[in-house]
Amino acid sequence: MVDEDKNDESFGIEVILPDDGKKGPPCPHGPTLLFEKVCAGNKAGRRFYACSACRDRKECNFFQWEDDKVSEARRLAREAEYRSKAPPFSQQQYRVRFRKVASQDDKLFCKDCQLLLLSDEHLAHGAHKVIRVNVSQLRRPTALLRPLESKKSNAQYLFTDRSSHFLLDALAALGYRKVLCVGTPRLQELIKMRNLEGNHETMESLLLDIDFRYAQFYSKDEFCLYNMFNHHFFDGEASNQVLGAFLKEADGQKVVMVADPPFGGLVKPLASSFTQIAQTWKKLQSPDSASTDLPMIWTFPYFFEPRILESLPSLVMLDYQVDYDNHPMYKQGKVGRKQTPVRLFTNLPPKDMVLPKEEGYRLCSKCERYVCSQNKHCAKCNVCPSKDGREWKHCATCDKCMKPSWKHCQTCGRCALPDHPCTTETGAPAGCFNCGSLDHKRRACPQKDGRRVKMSGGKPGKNKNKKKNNNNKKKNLAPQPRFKHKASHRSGAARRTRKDAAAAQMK
Ligand SMILES: C[S@@+](CC[C@H](N)C(=O)[O-])C[C@H]1O[C@@H](n2cnc3c(N)ncnc32)[C@H](O)[C@@H]1O
Ligand SMILES: [Zn+2]
Ligand SMILES: [Zn+2]
Ligand SMILES: [Zn+2]
Ligand SMILES: [Zn+2]
Ligand SMILES: [Zn+2]
Ligand SMILES: [Zn+2]
Repeated sequence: MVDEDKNDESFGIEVILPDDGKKGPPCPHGPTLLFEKVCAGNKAGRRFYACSACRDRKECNFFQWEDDKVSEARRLAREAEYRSKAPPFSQQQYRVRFRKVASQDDKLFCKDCQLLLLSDEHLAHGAHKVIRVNVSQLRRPTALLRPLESKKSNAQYLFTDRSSHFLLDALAALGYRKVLCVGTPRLQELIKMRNLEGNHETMESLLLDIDFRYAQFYSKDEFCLYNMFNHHFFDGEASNQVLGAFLKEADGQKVVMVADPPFGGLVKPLASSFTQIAQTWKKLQSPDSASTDLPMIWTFPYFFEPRILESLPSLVMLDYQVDYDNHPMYKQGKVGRKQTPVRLFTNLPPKDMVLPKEEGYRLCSKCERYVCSQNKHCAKCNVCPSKDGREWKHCATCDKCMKPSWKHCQTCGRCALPDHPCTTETGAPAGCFNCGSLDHKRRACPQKDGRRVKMSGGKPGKNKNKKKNNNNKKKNLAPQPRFKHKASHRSGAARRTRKDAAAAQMK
């Protein structure tokens, strides 16, 4: 997969989802996606296929130009390679193993292999870290399994109790009794635990996730190995049937989907997969409910709002701040860059999603939705404008509410961060190309040695991505665009790293 946030107005890589639904050649993660390098002036570049799920070549290095002819021998060799990468056991085998382990006195789990062990397998894992587990640990696989934190594929960040209990309470209060958990293993786990406790209304759940380790803990009706970037079920038709049976609302049991994809993921393919799930749901409903859509909640960072709404316009972003146990930054209640940027996007009526009063959320009667404490209604814009949880200010010149850190710039004629590089109407740098000063042009720059100097965030003289790009060229791999933050590109200022750019979005 290719980074979406590397897209740039003048140079970037875009994913193409063919109207006819034509699938790309397979990699170990199912059909690959078609990408296109976009050049200045929207000139189409050469298209290529790459993995839908992994953005790190070390995890999946599939690459094929769209017009490449692949020989039969090469195709067969690829298939053999993929088979060797498949999970070590089938779902059925995992289930049999689980039952055996659960009935053993010594319930063992190999941390190195991330596998529950049968009693006669202990010796074979003698050199590994093997631990004893109890029945309640078997019910909490998200606590037992090591989270796969690779940012470039799994990004397995687990909900805090606060977030998972809030989600489940809110959905139960709205009458949902079946939760389709797409990439939300902790939610599935909580549903099962609550069912056992018996204090809550029983709920059903089905987990769709690419992490095959979960197959050890759940039956085939509770877990399907699934790739949410290409709507691919690794078990094919069998999983399709499981999904169909789950989505059918027998006895009036209402279904809701909750998805928490890896944050680096591409929005368009995700939206396409969720739409396909919604279409399957729709086909299974009675004709009188045919006008409604599958209720869904998609958790994702707030700065993806425009892209998500472009793909799924029926969704609305809620102010609720989703936080994670194992993410150092994404903690609720902090401010600025330390605050969690993850929000809920949903087609449920926002006024029905009651956000916790004790955390400061309140109902804005004008917007008819719950907002966070700092999100004050602006009479001029007639909305509660804040996206990031801070109090935004109305700019009379722009006639719009802006982030508190932004100031109106007379040169640019718009609001921006105070240390932004100014541009003219055409987007060209307004000041010095070298240091960004508005007092002189590059020719007269006092920085005589011609080296660019740091303007905001970027490290002068360093460009890690440029180096990476050269490497790619050398190996004739997929074109990787040099990452340029839009503002720094236009200004010609020192280029920023990806981390700087993400941080800038949150300023
Ligand atoms: C950000 S975590 C969400 C976990 C969730 N917050 C929870 O606590 O249950 C992303 C989840 O999506 C799964 N995942 C990552 N890539 C996936 C893919 N291509 N298809 C399906 N699931 C994927 C990961 O295994 C992980 O469970
Ligand atoms: Zn792949
Ligand atoms: Zn082992
Ligand atoms: Zn309001
Ligand atoms: Zn306003
Ligand atoms: Zn302004
Ligand atoms: Zn300016």
